[in-house]
Amino acid sequence: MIKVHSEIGKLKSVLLHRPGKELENLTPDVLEKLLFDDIPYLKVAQEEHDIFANTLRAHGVEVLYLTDMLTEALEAHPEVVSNFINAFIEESKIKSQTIKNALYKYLVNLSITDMIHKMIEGIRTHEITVGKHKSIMDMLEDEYPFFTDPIPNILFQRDPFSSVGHGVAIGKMFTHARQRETIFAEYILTYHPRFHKNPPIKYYHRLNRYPLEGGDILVLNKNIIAIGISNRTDPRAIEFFAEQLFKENTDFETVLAFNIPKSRAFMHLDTVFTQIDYGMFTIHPGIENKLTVFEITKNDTRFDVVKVVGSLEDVLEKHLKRPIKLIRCGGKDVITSVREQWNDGANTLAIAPGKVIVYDRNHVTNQMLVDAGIEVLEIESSELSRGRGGPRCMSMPLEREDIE
Ligand SMILES: NC(=O)NCCC[C@H](N)C(=O)O
Repeated sequence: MIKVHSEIGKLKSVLLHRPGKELENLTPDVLEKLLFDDIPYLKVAQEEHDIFANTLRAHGVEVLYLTDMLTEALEAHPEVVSNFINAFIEESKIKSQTIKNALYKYLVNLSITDMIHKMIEGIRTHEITVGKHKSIMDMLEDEYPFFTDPIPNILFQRDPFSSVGHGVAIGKMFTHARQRETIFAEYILTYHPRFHKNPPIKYYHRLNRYPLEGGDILVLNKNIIAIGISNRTDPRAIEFFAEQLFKENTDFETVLAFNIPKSRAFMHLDTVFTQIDYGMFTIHPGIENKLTVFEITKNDTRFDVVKVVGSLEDVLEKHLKRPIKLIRCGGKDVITSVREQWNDGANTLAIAPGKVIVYDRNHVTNQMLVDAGIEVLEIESSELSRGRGGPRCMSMPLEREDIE
């Protein structure tokens, strides 16, 4: 069951991916294409990730791993394995039929768990015997070191799909580098025993036309969703999502589309704006004033849209109907603010109202949170931060307790 009606209700169950050999398949040549800024040291990245998972467990959160969930889903439904492999191969954009056939044969002969890890790690050309080259395409594809690229961003489970109420929005990812992640999400949400009998409503689909990524979606309460019109999420996707959401019989009545700057530093709404307590948020000062917000409200037939230009505080106060406190990432100093936002200082993961997990490196913001009375759980972050995502980006809540 999916149950997420807020950003801050006590976290009961969360989906993570422990980083693996996909990080060791990164090279300087592919960093830009694969959306990483550096090559993390895997051993330390795993240690840091284990600290993250243990911090969650120590606070009563059930930690589920994507690779386990996917293995269990496919083992429960062997009849879909063939389609799953074909979808993966097709979306890895291999043009040569000879190579596609060889890849299929290779993957189908692995155990389900090994197959999933291989898909994530990337498949090098020397790992597979393709047989005699038959076409120019076969020979051309031979020049690149991978038949299928690694999927390092699967570390950021926030993005391929988003839990919204009792449903989900599966992402249409902005870049090809991340689109295969949503195949995994789709199969888990459809075939895992936890979901199969009563699958979550899908408010957005991975093959829809316009991009929408989970990091842009914040469930402010059981009636209101905030979504970033961002580098990664298109306003037409937001309208489609809102329409589907309002069609279902839920309490959601408002979608607030925040027009945020389109840059890598601000790639998703949750890189500049996360909730930490009732009426309390961390923000990057860049979105504080003169923010354009499109208020999308449910009506009898579809929805109305109103454009509002104002301060973030006013917009939130109006909709949440309570006093708002904004904590500015990095405080007043411009350099500190930009540096700590770059290292995900505004990307907090609330595990209960007023209790957040953050990266230890953002010490100025973290002290401000402590001063504001927030319980701050710091995790080590020297390697994890190299992929440009923080504790919220690395986690997808599946269940939270309801809040008043
Ligand atoms: N929600 C997030 O902001 N996720 C971080 C994603 C980082 C990843 N390297 C990306 O560029 O997609």
